Amino acid sequence: MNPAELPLDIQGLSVTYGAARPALSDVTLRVAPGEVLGLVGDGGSGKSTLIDAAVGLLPAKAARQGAVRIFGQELEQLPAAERQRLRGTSVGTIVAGGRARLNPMARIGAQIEAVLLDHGRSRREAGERALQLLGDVGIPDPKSRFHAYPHELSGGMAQRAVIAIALACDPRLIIADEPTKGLDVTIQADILELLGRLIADLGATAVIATRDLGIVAERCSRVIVLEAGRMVEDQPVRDFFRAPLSQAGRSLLEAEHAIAAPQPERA
Ligand SMILES: Nc1ncnc2c1ncn2[C@@H]1O[C@H](COP(=O)(O)OP(=O)(O)OP(=O)(O)O)[C@@H](O)[C@H]1O
Repeated sequence: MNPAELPLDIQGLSVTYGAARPALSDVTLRVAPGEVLGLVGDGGSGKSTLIDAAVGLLPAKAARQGAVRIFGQELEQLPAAERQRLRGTSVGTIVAGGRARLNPMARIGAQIEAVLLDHGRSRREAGERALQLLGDVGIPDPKSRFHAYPHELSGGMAQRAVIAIALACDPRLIIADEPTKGLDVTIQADILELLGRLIADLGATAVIATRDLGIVAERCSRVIVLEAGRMVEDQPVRDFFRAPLSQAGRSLLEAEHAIAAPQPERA
């Protein structure tokens, strides 16, 4: 495949933050167009490090080896302006945190407009598209919410606004790091439903890092398991749920079943 058509291509990626144990060790993985990849693993297994490396957002103290290309380009090696352009159009990143990720001093509509203006839309186009996006991500009464500040939105609504910002320029690759972490359980399901629908509508490729196997079962076509910075499993999602190949994969599934299983009644 032409490298420019490959959404994500990671070759021999290792990352250390200075500690003895690397946060990621020699990870190689390719994500093909249209795949929705679930990236799972315990806390500290390296999911966020892999995502930060993919989008060129590792902290300065991180030492990195290997290559990471998004549609054939290594974001870290690009001039800042070009990297910023690709971050909206080629790749959209959704992180946890809702309100904390928004600028508390700016109205929601203006924050979405700003991304669109940065990517060359006229003021009028940006305004119209921002309003449409608020509706697309399920924010009720978008015309009045356009003028709201983040503190005037609920946690779930703020996370919808974060998604609107990430998807404003129709990215071909969507990377989400724990997109529902910290939200109320009932709202989590709504946000996942929304994300799944938007990925399908855009026909985008996606990478979703999560500890929630429910997301993986419902939304992903392929799953990768990380354990202590190593990739220990790479399977189509159906095979993973039928027969995980790694001990880490089995433990994640067992933990999920333990939560889902009914508790025995006390005598
Ligand atoms: N900025 C940082 N500075 C130092 N060490 C870090 C930093 N970020 C992550 N690490 C370390 O790198 C390793 C991988 O962490 P990472 O956050 O990538 O895992 P994760 O799977 O995303 O975990 P979680 O599910 O808890 O977010 C861990 O040992 C972590 O302590």
